[in-house]
Amino acid sequence: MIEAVGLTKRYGERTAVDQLSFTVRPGQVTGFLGPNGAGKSTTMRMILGLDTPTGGRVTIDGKPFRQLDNPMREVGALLDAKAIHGGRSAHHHLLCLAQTNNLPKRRVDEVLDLVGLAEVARKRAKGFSLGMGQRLGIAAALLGDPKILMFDEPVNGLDPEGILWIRNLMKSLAAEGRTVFVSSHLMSEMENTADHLLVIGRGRMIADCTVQEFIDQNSELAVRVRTPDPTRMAELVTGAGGRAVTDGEGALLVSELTMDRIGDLAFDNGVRLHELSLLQASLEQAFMELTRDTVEYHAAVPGGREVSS
Ligand SMILES: Nc1ncnc2c1ncn2[C@@H]1O[C@H](COP(=O)(O)OP(=O)(O)OP(=O)(O)O)[C@@H](O)[C@H]1O
Repeated sequence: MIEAVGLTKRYGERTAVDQLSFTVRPGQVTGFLGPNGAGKSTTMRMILGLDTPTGGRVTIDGKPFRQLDNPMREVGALLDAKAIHGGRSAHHHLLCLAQTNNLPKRRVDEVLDLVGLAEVARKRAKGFSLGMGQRLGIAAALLGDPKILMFDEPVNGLDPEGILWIRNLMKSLAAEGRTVFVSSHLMSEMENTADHLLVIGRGRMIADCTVQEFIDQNSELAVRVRTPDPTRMAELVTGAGGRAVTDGEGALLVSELTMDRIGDLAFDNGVRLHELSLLQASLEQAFMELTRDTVEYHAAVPGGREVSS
């Protein structure tokens, strides 16, 4: 179990992590979500004792990381998959780690098998693809057979097969009763993997809930309306207290009014309708909406334009 209380990190004027309090529990995958620069890596580095908090504390099974007797047997982490000596083979790299951490040599072959690198184990890591490097980083995290595993953006740059493999691995590690904490800036990656979500923005906690609760609370329903007179329809919607945006294909997406109310408005005002259908916003949209005000760098997006009436 990982527990943070009032965890804070400031770099000069900048507060990277702001009073975070949370618990990461065993037996489930906890997704740590936030836009770029939200403070995920900084939080993970503090959990692992690589950065010192400015305020608050974080413990692993009740102890700060630096006080753990056998860190690699208790916590395994993948922070930066490229942090490997390129001249070494995968086998040699893991063997060095095992020897310096007092772990049995047989674990090296076990984890190489587990991550599917047994056949290339004697080749230099320098020639490894991104996916192979990622697998080697995961092998290192698993070497001490730890109860707690942390992965920082583990699927970045991986192909669909690699992504599926990591997803299934995380789920099976959690099913064995381990604590699995994984960061991502994409909701779509967490949607099918995580049981619990911690969502942060600008270093602050925005949501701490199950995936189902997140869906129930944030996936707003919208109604798609196609009409030959979208400007008039948008005026009627706005006048009735609703919100209308165009979807880039000429249709209106209306929120905050029921489908029945929109149909009645059109009928009462003689606006011809070609489509009236209910849409469920995706979880990715809900996440973007929730963190919108905390994103550091915005890019202009075509479409999704607000209709002024
Ligand atoms: N060593 C540092 N010195 C100064 N500022 C830092 C340092 N490390 C991180 N920051 C700042 O702290 C904030 C949080 O960064 P962090 O890397 O933890 O975010 P993140 O959520 O992991 O983002 P990403 O998804 O882009 O990796 C950012 O604004 C970043 O610029």
